[in-house]
Amino acid sequence: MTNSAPVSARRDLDDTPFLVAARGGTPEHTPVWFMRQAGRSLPEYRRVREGTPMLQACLTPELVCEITAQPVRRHGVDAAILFSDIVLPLYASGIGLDIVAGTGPVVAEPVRGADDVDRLPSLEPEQVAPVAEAVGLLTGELGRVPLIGFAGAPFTLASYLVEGGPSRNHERTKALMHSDPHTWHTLLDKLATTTLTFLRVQAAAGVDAVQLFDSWAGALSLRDYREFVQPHTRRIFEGLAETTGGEALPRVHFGVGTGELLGAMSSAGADVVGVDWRVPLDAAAQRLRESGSVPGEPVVQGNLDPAVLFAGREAVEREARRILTEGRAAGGHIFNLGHGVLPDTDPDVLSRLVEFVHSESARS
Ligand SMILES: Cc1c2[nH]c(c1CCC(=O)O)Cc1[nH]c(c(CCC(=O)O)c1C)Cc1[nH]c(c(CCC(=O)O)c1C)Cc1[nH]c(c(C)c1CCC(=O)O)C2
Repeated sequence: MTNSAPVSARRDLDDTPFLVAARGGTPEHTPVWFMRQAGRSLPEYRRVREGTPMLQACLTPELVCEITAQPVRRHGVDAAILFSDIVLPLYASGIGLDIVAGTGPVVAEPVRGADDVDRLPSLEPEQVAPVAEAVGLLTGELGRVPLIGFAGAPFTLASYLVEGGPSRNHERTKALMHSDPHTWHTLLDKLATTTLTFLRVQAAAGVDAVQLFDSWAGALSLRDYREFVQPHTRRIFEGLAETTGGEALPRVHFGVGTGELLGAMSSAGADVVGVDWRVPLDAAAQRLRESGSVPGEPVVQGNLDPAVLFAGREAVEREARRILTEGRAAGGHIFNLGHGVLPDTDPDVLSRLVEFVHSESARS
């Protein structure tokens, strides 16, 4: 497969609620899916994953297909998200890392200086061929449910590589950024190339939309985000638009605690901006309008606090109704959580929430 392989997105899904909303249209109901919907909150996930390490599972097409489809079958969500991980392309390219249960990604030899950056391998499309194969299986398995591909954005990937694992303060990452901007930009340029290669493979294999996770970008000031991160993220979004040509795949951009960065993340090239629970969607839409980053009305995704799912039916429905109301202030709304499903979440609460969002938002 080459980077310029033709895109096989399924055009017959253009009228599905998720794709209509992502393109700024008016869907028959507000579409809903959940970040981390495929994973530990589902007993059927734990059963099929038993005995298979996370990253190995991500490179086993039949397993990826099954795990990706599980939440669609169980909850009736309006989109599937590929079962994978943001560090998968780094692992596939040959970087020594593992995902440790209860901790997250752990890197064997953290990247701390110019020599380490020079040694970083690049990703060849063949190295993630099993992911392309999984996408191919899924386009058959999912029927009329769109498949969202994804990747991690350069800042969040850099944080794992530089810190060596999850970090609260990202101090080594920020130290590199401010003390050695040249090395920093070289690192982010390499990571952007890897991310773009990974997303192009997914696009060519048939995903219907992509989400770029810059989960930890909210740790940055707007000034630092613009200078040290945004140009690299923009290159990914622009590169993807070139690959897919004509009507590009909808591109979603998400981070946690990014209330101050929403306009900048949008103007990096996203069609849909993910919002965590800290900023109401009407305020988020207003910030996006004021930033001048979108030509038309902004489309937002979010933003129920995942912890509210533990608060009982009444609270979940009250909060969901508020979010649907606030979402109407935007040009489009895709219902989601403000971050991923927490592992102890009762799956039945998610299924009921999907039903509730659909019935509350149905247009007659
Ligand atoms: C930061 C980040 C990571 N991975 C991801 C992000 C960005 C999204 C976010 O902000 O949450 C993205 C991701 N990771 C996973 C998905 C699958 C699709 C989905 O359902 O959303 C997605 C979209 C599966 C996974 N990725 C991981 C699991 C759990 C592994 C397991 O089940 O053994 C799953 C289902 C592992 C992982 N991978 C990572 C973490 C922090 C963890 C959790 C570690 C732990 O607490 O055990 C890195």
